[in-house]
Amino acid sequence: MISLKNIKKYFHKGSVNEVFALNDINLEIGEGEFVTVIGSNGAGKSTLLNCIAGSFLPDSGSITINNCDVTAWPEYKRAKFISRVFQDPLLGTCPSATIQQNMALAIRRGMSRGLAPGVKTKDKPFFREQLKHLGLGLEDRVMDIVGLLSGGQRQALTMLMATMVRPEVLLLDEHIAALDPKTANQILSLTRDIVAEQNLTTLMITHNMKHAIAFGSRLIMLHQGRIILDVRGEEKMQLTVKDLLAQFYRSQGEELANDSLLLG
Ligand SMILES: Nc1ncnc2c1ncn2[C@@H]1O[C@H](COP(=O)(O)OP(=O)(O)OP(=O)(O)O)[C@@H](O)[C@H]1O
Repeated sequence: MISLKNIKKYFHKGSVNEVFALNDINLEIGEGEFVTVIGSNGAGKSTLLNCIAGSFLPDSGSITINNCDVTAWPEYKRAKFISRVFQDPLLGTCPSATIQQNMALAIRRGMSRGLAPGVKTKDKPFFREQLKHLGLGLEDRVMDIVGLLSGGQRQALTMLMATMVRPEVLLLDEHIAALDPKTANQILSLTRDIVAEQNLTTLMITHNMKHAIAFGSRLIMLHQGRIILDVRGEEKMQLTVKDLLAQFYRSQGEELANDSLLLG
C-alpha cells in the first residue's frame, strides 16, 4: 500500500521560472490496486512517479509504502520496494549483456550487488521458463546480447525483469509509448497478466484514454499538479473517452475562466 499525504513539489522555487509541479497531493493506493494515470503535458504525472520512486524528494508532505515512512529515503534504498519501467526500452536493461546475464542481475534486486554475479547454473531453467511465458521465443536466445532485440522484445524482457522479484510497487512511466500499436497491445496484455498474477500495486502513466479506461482498477487524472478525477470500480467501468475529454476540457475551461477573472 502507498500513502501520499500533502505532497508538494516545486521546481526552481523562488525564481521567475518557478513551477508548482505537485500541488498538495493526497492519495491512498491499496495493495493490488492498478491505477492508470492520465493528464495533459506538464500535469505532473512523471513528477508524481519520481516522488514515489525517490528520484527527487518532495518539498513537503510524506510518503509511506507498506506503512514504512520512505519520505527521506534516497532512490537506491527505495529500490527494494519499487520497480520502474520507462518509455525507453534501453533504460531497463543492460544492452551489452546477454538476456540471461540481465535476468541474473534482475533476480538480485534488493540484494547487495557486489561484483558481477554471473549466471548461476541452477537459475538457467527458471530464466527459460520465465521467458517462455512471453511467447516471443526468447527462451531460445538466452545467450543473445540484449541490444540486438527489438524495442518490443526488450520492453517485454524489461517487464519480466521488473517483476521477477515481486516489487511492492510497480511504476510504469508511459512504458508502451515508444512501441507500434500491435506491440504496445501485446505489452499491455503482458502487463495486465503480470499485475493480476502477482497482485501488484501499480501506477501506469498513459496518454491513451482508451487504455486508461480499459486497464487497471482505478483511474486518476492530474491537472496542474492536482488530482482532478479519481474513479474506480463500477464508475470506472462506465467511463467513456468522451467523459474524460469533457473533464479535460472542463479543467482547461476553468483555467480560462480564472484568467478572464484575473484580467477582468
Ligand atoms: N527536473 C525538473 N526541473 C524543472 N522542471 C521540471 C522538472 N521535472 C518536471 N518539471 C516541470 O514540472 C511540471 C510537471 O512535469 P511532469 O514531467 O511531471 O509532467 P507530465 O504530466 O509527466 O508531462 P508529460 O505528459 O509531458 O510527460 C512541468 O511544468 C515540467 O516542466
